[in-house]
Amino acid sequence: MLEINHVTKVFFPGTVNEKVALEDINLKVNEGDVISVIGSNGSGKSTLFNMIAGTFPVTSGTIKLDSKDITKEKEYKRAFYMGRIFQDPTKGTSGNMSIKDNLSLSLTKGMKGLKFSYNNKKKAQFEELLKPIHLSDRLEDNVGLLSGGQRQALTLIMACLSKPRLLLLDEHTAALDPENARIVMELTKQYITKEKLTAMMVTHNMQFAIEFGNRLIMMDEGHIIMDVSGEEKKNLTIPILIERFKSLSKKEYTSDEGLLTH
Ligand SMILES: Nc1ncnc2c1ncn2[C@@H]1O[C@H](COP(=O)(O)OP(=O)(O)OP(=O)(O)O)[C@@H](O)[C@H]1O
Repeated sequence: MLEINHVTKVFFPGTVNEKVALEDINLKVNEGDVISVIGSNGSGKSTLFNMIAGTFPVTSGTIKLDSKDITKEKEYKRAFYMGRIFQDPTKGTSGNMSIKDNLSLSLTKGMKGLKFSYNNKKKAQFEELLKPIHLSDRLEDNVGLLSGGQRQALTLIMACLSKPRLLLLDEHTAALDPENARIVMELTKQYITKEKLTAMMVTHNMQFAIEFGNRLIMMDEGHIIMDVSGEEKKNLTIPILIERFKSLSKKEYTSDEGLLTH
């Protein structure tokens, strides 16, 4: 469904600050793929997401979604059919609006002018959605009152509610304490399965990367150096990942921390 062909991204080309963040990336994401994206700091993970989401233009190469060339399509247009959740829990929701209004907004995403009416049926639907995160009785509360974990869980529900063609999770549990990170991670897996979404998740948490999805890609210095799925993915362990990283990484000296740290 997503095809990335020969994508290169160079920041500040032709200057002393020139930085090749992605070099000739080729990646085919299949319908229903759920992919962990790992790699050391500065390896290009966020830049890859920024290219897919249209945050920055590619330097060269093409990106197609469902066979349509979206390489030059603006970010706000891609946002109608792509969901993205960031590390910062305040980014995906409006803090000065109620939980109810935030949820209503995500339901109308992509409806283009169609009127949304909030009624008892919608209220019951929202309460049901909020049950797993224990917020059913707080529909009228402002989102700004929620904790980081609650807010990120709400962002996740909202992103899944709009049924994106592709969901991009950009270290979405990194700012949470371990317990909330685990809760949000479990919800993420549940919603992706329930809504049959195609998703990619950047993480520095190797355990989450191993447990998440059917496929894992590893990046290093702007390249995809490993792409595993199926049985090979199922059999991954943290020591195997670190060993593969050490043998595949271009860096002369590569420590475990290179892959694991934030
Ligand atoms: N807007 C930008 N302007 C200039 N250079 C950038 C920009 N964004 C990223 N880079 C550079 O591109 C390279 C890749 O960065 P990127 O943020 O994609 O890495 P990452 O794998 O997401 O790292 P991290 O795990 O630390 O978040 C880095 O050298 C970074 O400094």
